[in-house]
Amino acid sequence: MCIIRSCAVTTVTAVSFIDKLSSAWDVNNSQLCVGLDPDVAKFPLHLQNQPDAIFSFCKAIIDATADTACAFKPQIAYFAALRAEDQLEAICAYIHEKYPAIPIILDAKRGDIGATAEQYAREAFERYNADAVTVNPYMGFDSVAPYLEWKDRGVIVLCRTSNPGGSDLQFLTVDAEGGNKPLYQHVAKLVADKWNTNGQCGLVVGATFPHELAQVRSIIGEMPLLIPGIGAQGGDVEATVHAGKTAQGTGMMISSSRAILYAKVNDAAGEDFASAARRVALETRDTINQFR
Ligand SMILES: O=c1ccn([C@@H]2O[C@H](COP(=O)(O)O)[C@@H](O)[C@H]2O)c(=O)[nH]1
Repeated sequence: MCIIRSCAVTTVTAVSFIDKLSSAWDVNNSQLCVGLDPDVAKFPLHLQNQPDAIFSFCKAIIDATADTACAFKPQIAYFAALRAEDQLEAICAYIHEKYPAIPIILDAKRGDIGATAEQYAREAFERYNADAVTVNPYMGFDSVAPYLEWKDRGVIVLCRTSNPGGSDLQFLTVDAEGGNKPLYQHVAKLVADKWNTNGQCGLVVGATFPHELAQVRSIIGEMPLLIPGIGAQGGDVEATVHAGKTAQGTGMMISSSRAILYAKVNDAAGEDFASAARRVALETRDTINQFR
């Protein structure tokens, strides 16, 4: 399969994020998103002192799990904190070259005024050539609009996050059109009804809140959901799938990072870290599929 990319300055035919994701759902029979959160302290000792340790670790994980996943989700903080953005660029290029059918979701949770957001969008979509990026809706439509200009790319908006503190704001009742509702439901409706004019949006909803996940699914129809919170955060896979799936049993990118990346640490069996990651990724994909 040949994916031809485009950017804002060139006009080349491109496969959209949504088309690429739909294809990956089918080809790999997977609703699992493999998160790339490389923590050098948790790497095998033989990798830790290498200058390109992050790239080598992620490459091994990618090679071991590419046929189990519908997406890869690098978390930019793990790269930026170590001045390893060059290795993130190399990883994104590697995925595009070796596994062009698997979309890359850059987890950056950006949110800023329009002029700055334009630069963040270039960072995500030009520098890293991500297929999609996560964004924070707190600053409103003009802060998200620059990402939406990249019509072949996905824009995945935080809605009901997986962390307990997400309730501090996202559960507050707001008096919005159609009556009182929690803020996260207002975000879901706003994105589905008004921001998603080009069909490129998704939402982040945590697996740790299955009731809210079901509420969001009922509001948004078929829009894809990025669902972190299984694995290390303890979200229940069965409840997540029942709440998050579409009528066709799809529509999800159920994300797991640490439970896959560091499966070797959690399991003393005599396998290498990439084989352990593959084993857990396969188990997770199959468990998800059991409940679709
Ligand atoms: O609500 C959210 C949004 C994003 N995340 C990110 O997902 C992964 C989760 O990692 P695990 O190791 O599977 O817990 C991480 O990159 C978070 O920044 C989230 O957890 N919740």
